[in-house]
Amino acid sequence: MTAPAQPALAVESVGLQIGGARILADVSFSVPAGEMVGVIGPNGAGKTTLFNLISGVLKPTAGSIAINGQDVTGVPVHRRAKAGLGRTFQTSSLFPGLTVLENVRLCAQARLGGSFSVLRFPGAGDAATRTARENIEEVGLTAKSSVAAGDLSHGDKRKVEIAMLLAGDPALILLDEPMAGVASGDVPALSAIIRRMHRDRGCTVMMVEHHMDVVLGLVDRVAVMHHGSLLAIDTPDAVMADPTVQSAYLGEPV
Ligand SMILES: Nc1ncnc2c1ncn2[C@@H]1O[C@H](COP(=O)(O)OP(=O)(O)OP(=O)(O)O)[C@@H](O)[C@H]1O
Repeated sequence: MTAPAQPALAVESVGLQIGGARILADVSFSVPAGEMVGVIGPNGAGKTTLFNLISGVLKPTAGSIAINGQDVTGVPVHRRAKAGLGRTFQTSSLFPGLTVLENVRLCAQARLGGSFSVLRFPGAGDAATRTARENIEEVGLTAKSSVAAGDLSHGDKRKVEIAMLLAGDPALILLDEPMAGVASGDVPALSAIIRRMHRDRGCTVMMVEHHMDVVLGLVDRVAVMHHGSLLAIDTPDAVMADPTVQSAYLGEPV
């Protein structure tokens, strides 16, 4: 008999207390490999804190977190990247003065090894440059490879961040509000990129996103956070029909 596959992510009774404040309490769920899960909840519900705990920016004061069966509780951010975790942040993490190619190439260099420098002329045969070009192609930005990242629209900056993430070839991807600040006309293209990335790479994705229509249309399951607790985790239809979820949102901005 073969052992059941380890979940890509297992969060077990996780809590975070800062001073006297209970930020997160007793959050447990697991995500099978290849699934896409949305994380929703009113402002201040604890969504970003949950991502900070999974990615290692914060250390839980209770419970444990495992990536692909490997306990990473208390393991620093860079070692989680080695375990296959990649993350985008709510705020833009680009170098604005560098071109799209240079930004993505730095991430490819970080994964592939070799000199970590933008000063070296990126030759066409260079492995990091080849990888970066492929990732830029994946997000449809080839024509803007030589544009300074700071001169791009919000939507294109988000695409570059996804290309940078892909350069690290992560198996588990955390997207923190990928549509934040993006013009509404650019949202469908960005959603399509996320859908394609998930489908083509077979990676596991967790995504915090305030655009409900986007989340519900993309994900396999939705986790609902409220006051630092996990209220529900289920298919979009089941979650939207859940009276507890409905009352959690009543009168609260989503
Ligand atoms: N370091 C901290 N010290 C004290 N309180 C904190 C800290 N970090 C977060 N909080 C509080 O914890 C709660 C959860 O914050 P968090 O940013 O995780 O919520 P969120 O669901 O991501 O909200 P939003 O949708 O507005 O981004 C908030 O009430 C926030 O003020």
